[in-house]
Amino acid sequence: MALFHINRYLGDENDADQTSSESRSKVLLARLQEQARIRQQQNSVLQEDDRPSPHTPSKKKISRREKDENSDLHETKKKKKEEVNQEGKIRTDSPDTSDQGENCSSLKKKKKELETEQTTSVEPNKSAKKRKQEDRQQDPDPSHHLEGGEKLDVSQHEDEHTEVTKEHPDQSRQTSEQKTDSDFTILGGFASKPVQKVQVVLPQWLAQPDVVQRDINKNLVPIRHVTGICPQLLAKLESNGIHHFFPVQAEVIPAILEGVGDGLLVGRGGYWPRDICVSAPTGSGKTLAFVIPIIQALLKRVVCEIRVLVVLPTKELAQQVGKVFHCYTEGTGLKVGMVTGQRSLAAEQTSILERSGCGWRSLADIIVATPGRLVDHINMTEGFSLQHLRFLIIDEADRMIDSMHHVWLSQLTKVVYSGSDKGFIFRRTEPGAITAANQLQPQIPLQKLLFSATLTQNPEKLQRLGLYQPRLFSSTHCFPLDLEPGPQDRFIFPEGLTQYYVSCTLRKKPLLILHFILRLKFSPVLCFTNSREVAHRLYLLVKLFGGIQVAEFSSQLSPTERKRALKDFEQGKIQLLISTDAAARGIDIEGVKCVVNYDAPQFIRTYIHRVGRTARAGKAGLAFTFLLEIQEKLFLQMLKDAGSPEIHKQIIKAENFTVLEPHYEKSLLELKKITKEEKAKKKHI
Ligand SMILES: Nc1ncnc2c1ncn2[C@@H]1O[C@H](COP(=O)(O)OP(=O)(O)OP(=O)(O)O)[C@@H](O)[C@H]1O
Repeated sequence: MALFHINRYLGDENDADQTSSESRSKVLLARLQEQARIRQQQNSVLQEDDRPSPHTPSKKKISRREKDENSDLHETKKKKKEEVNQEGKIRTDSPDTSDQGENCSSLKKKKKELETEQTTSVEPNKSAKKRKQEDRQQDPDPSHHLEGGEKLDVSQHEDEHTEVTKEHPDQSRQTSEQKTDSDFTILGGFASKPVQKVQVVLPQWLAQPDVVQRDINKNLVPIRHVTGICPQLLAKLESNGIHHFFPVQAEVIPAILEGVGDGLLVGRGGYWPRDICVSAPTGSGKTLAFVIPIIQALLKRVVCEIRVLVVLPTKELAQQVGKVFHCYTEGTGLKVGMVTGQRSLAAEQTSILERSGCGWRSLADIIVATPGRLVDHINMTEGFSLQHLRFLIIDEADRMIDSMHHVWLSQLTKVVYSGSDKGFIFRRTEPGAITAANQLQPQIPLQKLLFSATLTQNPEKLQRLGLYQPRLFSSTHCFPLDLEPGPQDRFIFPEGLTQYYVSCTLRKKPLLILHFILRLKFSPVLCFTNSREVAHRLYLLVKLFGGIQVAEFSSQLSPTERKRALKDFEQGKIQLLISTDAAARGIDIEGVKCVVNYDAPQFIRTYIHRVGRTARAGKAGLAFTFLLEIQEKLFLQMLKDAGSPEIHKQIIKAENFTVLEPHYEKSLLELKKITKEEKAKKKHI
């Protein structure tokens, strides 16, 4: 006996009787037709149930709309007929017979379309929606309905869109966005989106520096309030007329001294000392901010070795800093060596090294150098050892990073960290992660100190210097929050500086400078040009005009000539010093009341350093920039972007020059002669 009764599908009972496939398909068709009829009935019942509501249009309105639709249909039909006739004409006229077959088929197609449209227009009272539903019943593909809708009219098209949106809400949003007021559908969906602003994210040490107050006179600190400076140095400071430290000195001196609190061998707490970066305005006293703590740190040294290296971009700057070191090391037993190329290599070698019984002996504790000559000594001077180097000071650091000279740094680092194992008791390794192994052996750390009035805040650039846990002291961050430095660096200008610009023509520029000195009695004036040629021509012209003590300063002159020019200017023997940017950075000339930018500088950093030759050490100063009309807009924008205080427009009337002009014209003619002679001389050489 069977436990289960299994029902097997044996096919439709009726089908079994029907043997021919033709009769089966007839039955299927009948069923489908029946289903379609039922659906049609259901839809018509639904439509009848629709009551007019305040949101739906009234029957009157609908019928009017239907009328409109019908009239639209007639119009489109007419147009299509015309099109077909025209096309037929064109095609028959066309000489190209290859397309004839295609033409015929397309014509037939269009005629068919017209016929179908005629059948739909036979029932003018049928609503567009109904027709669409019928279409849909015939064709199950919704995309086909959309195409049919497009052929009917725009309102119908809209209905279809709303039906589609019911199924896909996201799609509906997109399509509604793409529609304009005139119901015109824009394909593509390229809606404009607000572009997100790129935020500059600085590392914490750059974003949150130790703030250095910019106003010198309001933030003076008595020198005895800064701890850690020995009485000998304090006495020296006072004898030089320094009773107060400037804000940058009051902040930076203790920070450097902190790193040598436990001697030269280790930093605070036995750790490698942090590197220090200082960004403070021109003339704010950055030189003493490193000279004093460095001398203080070296006072207890026993053996003379090169422990401090100061690198500066130009000879003149190196001489200037060397002078300050000489002044404060006097009577301390510490020795300062100059490696600047001012003298021959051999003369420099004998000044810094001496042969002793067991090799070479250093004659300098502090070396002040220019990068080029430093590399020469690293490569060519026997016994030039930097194994004891404790401080590397980079003044005008942004210039040193930007310039080609930064190859010197890699050479220097190589010398400092290589050769440590050649019988040297303190093995030196580059700073890195603190491990038990590298803490066991004592080693002299190399601490880097960077100084500039326009220190870059670009971490990528600073990274090239291989800084170890750097600490930043900056005046730039005194900006209010809404003026925080952005992608473009912002800088602090000296408090006592007043800036002007003068609109002029190229021809009037020399007359302006003459007017400044002869009529307005500005003296001494430091005047900057953008090239050696312009500096030289202007120098010759002023000299030919007469009545003004003038000198030039550029790389065209020999070092001794440049030195003499600076000395004469400092001593007041010269009223007007015409210079290239060779004197723009760092040069500290007392008593410069006025700086003139004869040529407008191209970069904001150049401008800051040029005008920074006046208004130094908390004093007042004037800066004038001669601008051609086309330069004005860009120049003023550059200053604004850098956070400069207001720059005033100085108007100088043309009648001021009338007295000067006749003599000026004569001088110009003479200048032509002289420059010709000079050119001929050069060719001869
Ligand atoms: N504490 C002080 N008291 C009085 N004068 C000072 C003091 N410190 C520095 N000075 C003087 O201020 C002037 C400017 O100093 P310094 O040359 O060091 O400026 P700086 O910040 O290096 O400028 P720059 O960025 O242009 O190189 C110098 O003449 C210096 O002698």
